[in-house]
Amino acid sequence: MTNLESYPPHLRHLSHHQPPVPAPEDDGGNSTKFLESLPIIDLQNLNHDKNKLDEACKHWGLFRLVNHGIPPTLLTQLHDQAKQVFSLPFETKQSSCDGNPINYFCGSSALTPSGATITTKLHNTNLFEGFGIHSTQLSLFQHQLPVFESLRALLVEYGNHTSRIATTLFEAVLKNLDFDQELSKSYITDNTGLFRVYRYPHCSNSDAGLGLAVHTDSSALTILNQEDEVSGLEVLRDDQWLTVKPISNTLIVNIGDLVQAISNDRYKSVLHRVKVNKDRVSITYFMYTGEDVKVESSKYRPFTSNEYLAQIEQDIKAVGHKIGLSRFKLITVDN
Ligand SMILES: O=C(O)CCC(=O)C(=O)O
Ligand SMILES: [Fe+2]
Repeated sequence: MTNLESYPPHLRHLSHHQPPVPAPEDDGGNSTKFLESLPIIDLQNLNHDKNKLDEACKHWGLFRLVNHGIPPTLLTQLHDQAKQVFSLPFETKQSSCDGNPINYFCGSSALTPSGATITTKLHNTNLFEGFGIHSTQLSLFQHQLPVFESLRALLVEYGNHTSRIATTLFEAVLKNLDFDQELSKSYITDNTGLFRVYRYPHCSNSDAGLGLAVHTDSSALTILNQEDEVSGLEVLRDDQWLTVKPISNTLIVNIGDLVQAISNDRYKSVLHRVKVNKDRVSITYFMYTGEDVKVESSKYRPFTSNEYLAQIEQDIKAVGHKIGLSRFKLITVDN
Protein backbone atom coordinates (compact mmCIF):
# COMPACT_ATOMS: atom_id res chain seq x y z
CA MET A 1 0.00 0.00 0.00
CA THR A 2 1.53 3.30 -1.06
CA ASN A 3 1.93 5.84 1.69
CA LEU A 4 1.09 8.97 -0.30
CA GLU A 5 2.01 11.51 2.40
CA SER A 6 5.55 10.22 2.31
CA TYR A 7 5.99 11.41 -1.29
CA PRO A 8 6.93 14.94 -2.31
CA PRO A 9 3.68 16.61 -3.48
CA HIS A 10 4.69 16.65 -7.15
CA LEU A 11 5.09 12.85 -7.17
CA ARG A 12 1.79 11.97 -5.49
CA HIS A 13 -0.31 11.86 -8.63
CA LEU A 14 1.88 9.19 -10.21
CA SER A 15 0.51 6.28 -8.24
CA HIS A 16 -3.09 7.29 -9.16
CA HIS A 17 -2.44 6.63 -12.77
CA GLN A 18 -4.42 3.61 -13.94
CA PRO A 19 -2.58 1.90 -16.74
CA PRO A 20 -4.69 0.57 -19.61
CA VAL A 21 -5.43 -3.11 -19.16
CA PRO A 22 -2.79 -4.82 -21.29
CA ALA A 23 -3.92 -7.23 -23.96
CA PRO A 24 -2.53 -10.74 -23.53
CA GLU A 25 1.20 -10.72 -24.24
CA ASP A 26 1.22 -6.93 -24.28
CA ASP A 27 3.40 -5.42 -21.61
CA GLY A 28 1.84 -1.99 -21.89
CA GLY A 29 4.67 -0.55 -23.97
CA ASN A 30 7.01 -0.93 -21.04
CA SER A 31 9.13 -3.66 -22.54
CA THR A 32 12.40 -4.19 -20.79
CA LYS A 33 15.46 -5.11 -22.79
CA PHE A 34 18.18 -6.37 -20.53
CA LEU A 35 21.84 -5.65 -20.99
CA GLU A 36 23.31 -9.08 -21.68
CA SER A 37 26.88 -10.14 -21.05
CA LEU A 38 27.81 -7.24 -18.78
CA PRO A 39 31.45 -7.86 -17.72
CA ILE A 40 31.81 -9.40 -14.26
CA ILE A 41 34.81 -8.38 -12.20
CA ASP A 42 35.90 -10.34 -9.13
CA LEU A 43 37.33 -8.00 -6.50
CA GLN A 44 39.29 -10.85 -4.88
CA ASN A 45 40.89 -11.69 -8.17
CA LEU A 46 41.76 -8.34 -9.71
CA ASN A 47 45.22 -9.42 -10.82
CA HIS A 48 43.71 -12.23 -12.80
CA ASP A 49 40.89 -10.01 -14.11
CA LYS A 50 43.30 -7.20 -15.13
CA ASN A 51 42.54 -7.42 -18.86
CA LYS A 52 38.85 -7.94 -18.24
CA LEU A 53 38.80 -4.77 -16.14
CA ASP A 54 40.60 -2.84 -18.88
CA GLU A 55 38.12 -4.08 -21.51
CA ALA A 56 35.14 -3.29 -19.27
CA CYS A 57 36.33 0.28 -18.65
CA LYS A 58 37.16 0.76 -22.34
CA HIS A 59 34.18 -0.76 -24.07
CA TRP A 60 31.41 -0.64 -21.49
CA GLY A 61 32.09 2.07 -18.91
CA LEU A 62 30.53 -0.18 -16.30
CA PHE A 63 30.74 -3.68 -14.86
CA ARG A 64 29.22 -5.95 -12.28
CA LEU A 65 31.36 -6.46 -9.18
CA VAL A 66 31.30 -9.76 -7.31
CA ASN A 67 33.20 -11.00 -4.26
CA HIS A 68 33.21 -7.45 -2.89
CA GLY A 69 33.23 -8.55 0.74
CA ILE A 70 30.13 -6.64 1.91
CA PRO A 71 28.03 -8.93 4.11
CA PRO A 72 24.67 -9.68 2.43
CA THR A 73 22.87 -8.87 5.69
CA LEU A 74 24.31 -5.34 5.65
CA LEU A 75 23.00 -4.78 2.12
CA THR A 76 19.53 -5.98 3.10
CA GLN A 77 19.45 -3.96 6.32
CA LEU A 78 20.53 -0.86 4.44
CA HIS A 79 17.69 -1.12 1.94
CA ASP A 80 15.13 -1.94 4.65
CA GLN A 81 16.25 1.00 6.77
CA ALA A 82 16.27 3.38 3.80
CA LYS A 83 12.67 2.34 3.04
CA GLN A 84 11.67 3.13 6.62
CA VAL A 85 13.18 6.58 6.36
CA PHE A 86 11.48 7.22 3.02
CA SER A 87 8.12 6.18 4.43
CA LEU A 88 8.20 9.12 6.87
CA PRO A 89 5.93 12.04 5.89
CA PHE A 90 7.51 14.28 3.24
CA GLU A 91 7.57 17.31 5.58
CA THR A 92 9.36 15.32 8.30
CA LYS A 93 12.06 14.23 5.89
CA GLN A 94 12.51 17.74 4.63
CA SER A 95 12.59 19.47 8.01
CA SER A 96 14.66 16.90 9.84
CA CYS A 97 17.55 17.52 7.48
CA ASP A 98 17.65 21.24 8.30
CA GLY A 99 20.86 22.07 10.11
CA ASN A 100 22.20 18.55 9.52
CA PRO A 101 24.90 17.52 7.07
CA ILE A 102 22.35 15.15 5.50
CA ASN A 103 20.68 16.84 2.59
CA TYR A 104 17.18 15.94 1.34
CA PHE A 105 16.42 16.57 -2.33
CA CYS A 106 13.77 15.93 -4.93
CA GLY A 107 13.45 16.97 -8.57
CA SER A 108 17.05 17.90 -9.24
CA SER A 109 20.04 15.65 -8.76
CA ALA A 110 22.94 17.90 -9.69
CA LEU A 111 25.41 18.73 -6.96
CA THR A 112 27.31 21.78 -5.85
CA PRO A 113 30.91 21.17 -4.77
CA SER A 114 29.71 21.19 -1.15
CA GLY A 115 27.30 18.33 -1.88
CA ALA A 116 24.12 20.44 -1.83
CA THR A 117 21.60 19.97 -4.62
CA ILE A 118 21.29 22.58 -7.32
CA THR A 119 17.74 23.69 -7.87
CA THR A 120 16.85 25.84 -10.80
CA LYS A 121 13.71 26.25 -12.86
CA LEU A 122 15.66 25.33 -15.96
CA HIS A 123 16.78 21.99 -14.67
CA ASN A 124 15.00 18.74 -15.52
CA THR A 125 12.60 17.36 -13.01
CA ASN A 126 13.50 13.86 -12.06
CA LEU A 127 10.87 11.58 -10.55
CA PHE A 128 12.68 10.79 -7.35
CA GLU A 129 13.53 11.88 -3.85
CA GLY A 130 16.72 11.23 -1.97
CA PHE A 131 19.27 11.96 0.69
CA GLY A 132 22.88 12.91 0.15
CA ILE A 133 25.78 13.05 2.56
CA HIS A 134 29.55 13.18 2.36
CA SER A 135 31.17 10.09 3.86
CA THR A 136 33.42 12.29 6.01
CA GLN A 137 30.36 13.90 7.64
CA LEU A 138 28.64 10.64 8.51
CA SER A 139 30.41 9.92 11.75
CA LEU A 140 30.37 13.54 12.93
CA PHE A 141 26.78 13.79 14.04
CA GLN A 142 23.83 11.89 15.43
CA HIS A 143 20.33 12.34 14.14
CA GLN A 144 17.50 12.95 16.59
CA LEU A 145 15.10 10.64 14.78
CA PRO A 146 15.93 6.98 15.52
CA VAL A 147 15.10 5.79 11.97
CA PHE A 148 17.56 8.29 10.52
CA GLU A 149 20.11 7.44 13.17
CA SER A 150 19.91 3.72 12.28
CA LEU A 151 20.34 4.53 8.59
CA ARG A 152 23.30 6.76 9.39
CA ALA A 153 24.97 4.01 11.47
CA LEU A 154 24.48 1.47 8.66
CA LEU A 155 25.91 3.92 6.13
CA VAL A 156 29.02 4.34 8.32
CA GLU A 157 29.53 0.58 8.21
CA TYR A 158 28.70 0.40 4.51
CA GLY A 159 31.01 3.37 3.84
CA ASN A 160 34.01 1.48 5.22
CA HIS A 161 33.37 -1.12 2.56
CA THR A 162 32.66 1.25 -0.33
CA SER A 163 35.76 3.28 0.44
CA ARG A 164 37.87 0.08 0.49
CA ILE A 165 36.28 -1.17 -2.73
CA ALA A 166 36.55 2.16 -4.60
CA THR A 167 40.18 2.61 -3.56
CA THR A 168 41.10 -0.94 -4.61
CA LEU A 169 39.37 -0.52 -7.97
CA PHE A 170 40.85 2.91 -8.58
CA GLU A 171 44.35 1.53 -7.86
CA ALA A 172 43.73 -1.29 -10.34
CA VAL A 173 42.41 1.14 -12.95
CA LEU A 174 45.46 3.41 -12.62
CA LYS A 175 47.78 0.40 -12.78
CA ASN A 176 46.09 -0.66 -16.01
CA LEU A 177 46.72 2.86 -17.33
CA ASP A 178 50.44 2.40 -16.47
CA PHE A 179 50.51 5.23 -13.95
CA ASP A 180 53.62 5.34 -11.83
CA GLN A 181 53.22 4.88 -8.09
CA GLU A 182 53.77 8.54 -7.20
CA LEU A 183 51.05 9.82 -9.50
CA SER A 184 48.67 7.03 -8.49
CA LYS A 185 49.26 7.88 -4.85
CA SER A 186 48.36 11.52 -5.42
CA TYR A 187 45.02 10.54 -6.95
CA ILE A 188 44.19 7.89 -4.41
CA THR A 189 45.26 9.55 -1.16
CA ASP A 190 42.54 11.76 0.25
CA ASN A 191 39.93 10.54 -2.19
CA THR A 192 36.51 11.55 -1.01
CA GLY A 193 33.12 9.87 -1.12
CA LEU A 194 29.52 10.98 -1.32
CA PHE A 195 26.46 8.85 -0.63
CA ARG A 196 23.12 9.25 -2.27
CA VAL A 197 20.11 7.19 -1.26
CA TYR A 198 17.19 7.42 -3.69
CA ARG A 199 13.57 6.40 -3.81
CA TYR A 200 11.81 6.34 -7.16
CA PRO A 201 8.01 6.19 -6.98
CA HIS A 202 5.82 3.43 -8.26
CA CYS A 203 4.57 4.60 -11.65
CA SER A 204 3.13 2.45 -14.40
CA ASN A 205 2.82 5.28 -16.91
CA SER A 206 5.93 5.11 -19.05
CA ASP A 207 5.19 8.63 -20.38
CA ALA A 208 5.33 10.26 -16.93
CA GLY A 209 9.03 11.02 -17.21
CA LEU A 210 12.30 9.58 -16.04
CA GLY A 211 13.30 8.66 -12.51
CA LEU A 212 16.68 10.15 -13.24
CA ALA A 213 17.45 11.99 -16.48
CA VAL A 214 20.16 10.88 -18.90
CA HIS A 215 23.60 11.74 -17.52
CA THR A 216 27.16 10.65 -16.95
CA ASP A 217 28.50 10.63 -13.40
CA SER A 218 30.82 13.48 -12.42
CA SER A 219 32.75 11.18 -10.09
CA ALA A 220 35.90 9.13 -10.65
CA LEU A 221 34.07 5.87 -9.96
CA THR A 222 30.51 5.18 -8.80
CA ILE A 223 29.38 2.15 -6.84
CA LEU A 224 25.69 1.43 -7.21
CA ASN A 225 23.73 -0.83 -4.94
CA GLN A 226 20.41 -1.68 -6.61
CA GLU A 227 17.49 -3.21 -4.78
CA ASP A 228 17.01 -6.93 -5.44
CA GLU A 229 14.46 -7.72 -8.12
CA VAL A 230 13.58 -4.07 -8.86
CA SER A 231 15.15 -2.83 -12.05
CA GLY A 232 15.28 0.75 -13.31
CA LEU A 233 18.84 1.60 -14.30
CA GLU A 234 19.41 1.72 -18.06
CA VAL A 235 22.60 2.34 -20.00
CA LEU A 236 23.05 3.47 -23.58
CA ARG A 237 24.78 0.82 -25.62
CA ASP A 238 24.92 0.75 -29.41
CA ASP A 239 22.18 3.42 -29.49
CA GLN A 240 19.82 1.32 -27.39
CA TRP A 241 18.71 1.80 -23.80
CA LEU A 242 19.27 -1.44 -21.97
CA THR A 243 18.32 -2.36 -18.42
CA VAL A 244 21.01 -3.39 -15.96
CA LYS A 245 19.53 -6.35 -14.15
CA PRO A 246 19.71 -6.22 -10.36
CA ILE A 247 21.36 -9.39 -9.04
CA SER A 248 21.57 -10.08 -5.31
CA ASN A 249 24.87 -9.35 -3.60
CA THR A 250 26.47 -7.82 -6.65
CA LEU A 251 27.30 -4.16 -7.17
CA ILE A 252 27.38 -2.11 -10.35
CA VAL A 253 30.45 0.08 -10.89
CA ASN A 254 30.41 3.00 -13.36
CA ILE A 255 33.35 4.86 -14.77
CA GLY A 256 32.81 8.56 -14.06
CA ASP A 257 33.98 11.69 -15.92
CA LEU A 258 37.12 12.09 -13.80
CA VAL A 259 38.45 8.66 -14.79
CA GLN A 260 37.54 9.34 -18.41
CA ALA A 261 39.72 12.47 -18.24
CA ILE A 262 42.56 10.77 -16.32
CA SER A 263 42.61 7.98 -18.90
CA ASN A 264 42.82 10.49 -21.79
CA ASP A 265 39.44 9.19 -22.98
CA ARG A 266 40.61 5.57 -23.13
CA TYR A 267 37.91 4.72 -20.59
CA LYS A 268 34.42 6.06 -20.98
CA SER A 269 32.01 7.62 -18.57
CA VAL A 270 28.86 5.77 -19.50
CA LEU A 271 25.55 7.51 -20.32
CA HIS A 272 22.76 6.18 -18.14
CA ARG A 273 19.30 7.00 -16.81
CA VAL A 274 16.67 5.55 -14.50
CA LYS A 275 13.18 4.53 -15.59
CA VAL A 276 10.31 4.52 -13.10
CA ASN A 277 8.15 1.48 -12.68
CA LYS A 278 7.93 -0.19 -9.27
CA ASP A 279 8.75 1.66 -6.06
CA ARG A 280 12.55 1.39 -5.98
CA VAL A 281 15.37 2.27 -3.60
CA SER A 282 19.01 2.50 -4.71
CA ILE A 283 22.18 3.64 -3.01
CA THR A 284 25.12 5.21 -4.81
CA TYR A 285 28.60 5.97 -3.56
CA PHE A 286 30.51 8.46 -5.69
CA MET A 287 34.27 8.47 -5.29
CA TYR A 288 36.02 11.71 -6.23
CA THR A 289 39.70 12.53 -6.47
CA GLY A 290 41.00 14.57 -3.51
CA GLU A 291 39.91 18.21 -3.35
CA ASP A 292 43.35 19.65 -4.08
CA VAL A 293 44.45 17.12 -6.66
CA LYS A 294 44.55 18.36 -10.23
CA VAL A 295 43.25 15.90 -12.80
CA GLU A 296 45.93 15.90 -15.49
CA SER A 297 45.15 14.76 -19.00
CA SER A 298 46.43 15.15 -22.54
CA LYS A 299 42.86 15.85 -23.67
CA TYR A 300 41.66 18.33 -21.03
CA ARG A 301 43.08 21.32 -19.23
CA PRO A 302 43.95 20.47 -15.61
CA PHE A 303 41.13 20.77 -13.07
CA THR A 304 40.28 19.63 -9.56
CA SER A 305 37.07 17.73 -8.82
CA ASN A 306 35.72 20.83 -7.06
CA GLU A 307 36.43 23.00 -10.09
CA TYR A 308 34.65 20.43 -12.20
CA LEU A 309 31.56 20.39 -9.96
CA ALA A 310 31.57 24.20 -9.75
CA GLN A 311 31.57 24.43 -13.57
CA ILE A 312 28.66 22.00 -13.75
CA GLU A 313 26.75 24.08 -11.21
CA GLN A 314 27.39 27.22 -13.24
CA ASP A 315 26.27 25.55 -16.48
CA ILE A 316 23.11 24.11 -14.96
CA LYS A 317 22.18 27.53 -13.67
CA ALA A 318 22.94 29.19 -17.00
CA VAL A 319 21.70 26.68 -19.58
CA GLY A 320 19.70 24.14 -17.57
CA HIS A 321 21.96 21.13 -17.96
CA LYS A 322 25.42 19.78 -17.31
CA ILE A 323 27.92 20.31 -20.12
CA GLY A 324 30.58 18.21 -18.48
CA LEU A 325 34.00 17.28 -19.79
CA SER A 326 33.71 19.12 -23.09
CA ARG A 327 34.00 22.35 -21.06
CA PHE A 328 37.59 21.42 -20.28
CA LYS A 329 38.55 19.89 -23.62
CA LEU A 330 41.82 21.11 -25.12
CA ILE A 331 41.50 22.32 -28.66
CA THR A 332 44.01 20.50 -30.86
CA VAL A 333 45.15 22.21 -34.01
CA ASP A 334 46.13 19.90 -36.87
CA ASN A 335 48.85 21.16 -39.19
O1 LIG B 1 19.43 4.80 -9.01
C1 LIG B 1 20.15 4.32 -9.88
O2 LIG B 1 20.03 3.17 -10.29
C2 LIG B 1 21.24 5.13 -10.53
C3 LIG B 1 21.59 6.40 -9.82
C4 LIG B 1 22.55 7.23 -10.60
O3 LIG B 1 22.76 7.07 -11.77
C5 LIG B 1 23.28 8.34 -9.93
O4 LIG B 1 23.10 8.52 -8.74
O5 LIG B 1 24.07 9.02 -10.59
FE1 LIG C 1 24.51 8.19 -12.34
